[in-house]
Amino acid sequence: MTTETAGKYLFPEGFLWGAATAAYQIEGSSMADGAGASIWDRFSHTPGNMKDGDTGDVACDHYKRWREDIQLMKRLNLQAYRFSVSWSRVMPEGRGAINPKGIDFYDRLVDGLLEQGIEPLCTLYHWDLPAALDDRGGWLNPDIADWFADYGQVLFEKFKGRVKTWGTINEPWVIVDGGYLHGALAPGHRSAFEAMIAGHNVLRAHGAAVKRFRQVGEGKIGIVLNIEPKYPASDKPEDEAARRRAEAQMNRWFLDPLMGRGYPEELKDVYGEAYREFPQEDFDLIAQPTDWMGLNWYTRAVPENAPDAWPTRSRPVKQVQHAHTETGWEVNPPALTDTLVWLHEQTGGKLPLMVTENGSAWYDPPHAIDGRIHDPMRVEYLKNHLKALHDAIGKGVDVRGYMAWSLLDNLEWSLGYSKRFGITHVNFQTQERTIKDSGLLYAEVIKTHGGVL
Ligand SMILES: OC[C@H]1NNC[C@@H](O)[C@@H]1O
Repeated sequence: MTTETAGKYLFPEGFLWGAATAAYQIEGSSMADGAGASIWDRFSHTPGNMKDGDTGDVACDHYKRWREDIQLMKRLNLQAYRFSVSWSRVMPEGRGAINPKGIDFYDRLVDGLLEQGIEPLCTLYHWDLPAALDDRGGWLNPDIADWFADYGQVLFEKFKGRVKTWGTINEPWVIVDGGYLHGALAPGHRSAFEAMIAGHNVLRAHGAAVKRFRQVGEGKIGIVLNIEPKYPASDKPEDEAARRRAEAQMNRWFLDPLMGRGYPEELKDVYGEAYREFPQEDFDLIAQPTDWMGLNWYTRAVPENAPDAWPTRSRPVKQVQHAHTETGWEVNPPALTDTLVWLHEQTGGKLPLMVTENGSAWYDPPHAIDGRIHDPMRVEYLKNHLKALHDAIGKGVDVRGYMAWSLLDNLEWSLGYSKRFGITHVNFQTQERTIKDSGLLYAEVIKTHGGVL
């Protein structure tokens, strides 16, 4: 904070401050106590898929250290904690039998959070599909909508009155683009034909879970989308056309059907013969009204026309004038403001939003030095993106909260443990946690409602 900005970035009363994680990225013990395998157990144990051969077998050992991690959340002044449930820990086959020790883990976690005055925000699905369901076609099998709603019902009933804010699915685009189009993520398929089908079933499953929640649940339910705003590389018509294709394939593929608009026109151009039409009843199910929408936001892209680039025929142009994180993402806080204003407009200005993930990967040492982890780049990223978020609120966007990605350094999927997003450092040799300077700042931001910015 500088004197001229003192108090300029105060956030609205009731704004919810938290941090986010996901089951497979932090829990470890993924097959313990009767849990079933997920597609990430299979994918991470398949040679060649994971950087350095890393797996989620241990991760941050959160399955055993969850009490210690709740104490960590208290030290960070967190008001909320966004976590995901491992479907196959709760239902080893994905359908039918419930694993009592699996659901007990989440029961204890939720009660532990509530005892500490930390609000649990629960994501039903953050990419770790039960392997047994993948054997039945997984997201390619239309039956998955009912399997997912049945799974959701188990949790809605178990945590009724304790979990009040639910997310159905984390980042449909990454599930499909990574898992079915490019094959970089589990289950590692590469087919535009499959991508269209899987994407549609992910949306149908979301709708089925919302419908089931209205029957048996209590609280608020929504979906979590990753949106990466696209800015044309030039004012040439072919670059604007490329921008529109990239925006349709990433940002509108799932948003438009959720808003009752069906798939964006450009998707036919992007997927060609792989594009599919689907019955109206599916779109009615998908566009079930929800109570809130999560935005996961990291960066923007500046696409140019690229006829050889599959499938959008667009390629991002590196913006060398700006800093880039360890994942190669441009740092551009004003683009977060733009995205929130855009999303507010795209959702008709009636749907409360929450930034459910925002953060940055930078090099951190493998262990603390003098008990500290100095991470000035992450401190700057956090400060400037919270200011950008505040600017969006000032423009009338209804944003109810911010969940820092991530509470802990964790398994960054096929990049393994090489990319550290945590506001808390994890020494993966000893499992020692050390709050980084960015975490210390965040604790102050929460304590002062942004006044320290
Ligand atoms: O890449 C950083 C994060 N992005 N959203 C989904 C999370 O699981 C990732 O770790």
